[in-house]
Amino acid sequence: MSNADLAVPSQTLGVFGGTFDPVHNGHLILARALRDTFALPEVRLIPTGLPPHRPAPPVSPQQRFEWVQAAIAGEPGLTADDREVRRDGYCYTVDTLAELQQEHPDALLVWLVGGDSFHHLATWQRWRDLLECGHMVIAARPGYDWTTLSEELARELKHRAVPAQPDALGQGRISILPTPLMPFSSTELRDKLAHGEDVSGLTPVAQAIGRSGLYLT
Ligand SMILES: Nc1ncnc2c1ncn2[C@@H]1O[C@H](COP(=O)(O)OP(=O)(O)OP(=O)(O)O)[C@@H](O)[C@H]1O
Ligand SMILES: O=C(O)c1ccc[n+]([C@@H]2O[C@H](COP(=O)([O-])O)[C@@H](O)[C@H]2O)c1
Repeated sequence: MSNADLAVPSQTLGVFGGTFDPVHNGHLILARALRDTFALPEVRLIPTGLPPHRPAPPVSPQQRFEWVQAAIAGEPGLTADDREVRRDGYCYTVDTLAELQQEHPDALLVWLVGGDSFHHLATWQRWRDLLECGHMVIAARPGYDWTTLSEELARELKHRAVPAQPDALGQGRISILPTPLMPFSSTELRDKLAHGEDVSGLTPVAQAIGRSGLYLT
C-alpha cells in the first residue's frame, strides 16, 4: 500500500439510509456509534421514499422522515436528509451516494448498513459500483453472521476489510462497527403498535407514533 493509500481523508460524511418504518432505538445507537467510532462530524439519516426491494410502506415517506427528525433532535452531529422522500420513483443507494458525492466532492462518504442488508447486497442496484462509492460500515445483527455470506460477498469483505477506526478510512474499504448485537427492529415495533402495546422503551418517538394511530390494525 502506498502512502497516498494510507492518507486519512480530511473531510468525511456519515450516511445511514433506511426505511425507518418507524425509527427505533437500534437505529439511533447505530448512528451514534458510526459518528463516534470514526469521529465523523455529521451522520445523515436518509429515510427512503419508494424502496426498490420491499413493498412501499403504508406510512408516507414524509411521515417517516418527520419521526426521524424528531428522534434525533438535539443529537450532536446527527441530521435528517429528505432527498429520497422527495425523489420520484425507486430510491437506489448508488444514486443517493453519487448525489452526495457531487455535493461534497472532497468528502469521503462513510455509509452504514446492517448485517441483514449486507447479506443481500448482491441484489442491490449496481452493487459492485456501490462498494467503490465510499467506506462501507457493517453493523452485525442477530441472525446474520459472517459464515452465511455468499462466496462473492465473503470475498469482497475479506479483500476490503480494515479496522473500524478513523485512520483506516478509505474509498472502497469495509469495516465492521464494534457494537453489541441489538434485537431492535421496526417489525417488532409495528407488531407491538398494532396490538396497542407500550413502545416507549423501543423508540424515542413513541408518543408521536401513538398519537398518529398509524400502525393500529
Ligand atoms: N438492530 C439492528 N442491528 C443492526 N442493524 C440494524 C438494526 N436495525 C436496523 N438495522 C439496519 O439499519 C438499516 C435500516 O433499517 P430499517 O429501517 O429497515 O429497520 P429494520 O429494523 O431493519 O426494519 P424492518 O424490521 O421493517 O425490516 C438497515 O441497513 C438495517 O440492516
Ligand atoms: O439501492 C438498492 O438497490 C437498495 C436495495 C435495498 C436496500 N437499499 C437501501 O438500504 C437501506 C436499508 O434498507 P432497509 O430495507 O433495511 O430499510 C435503505 O436506505 C434502502 O433504500 C437499497
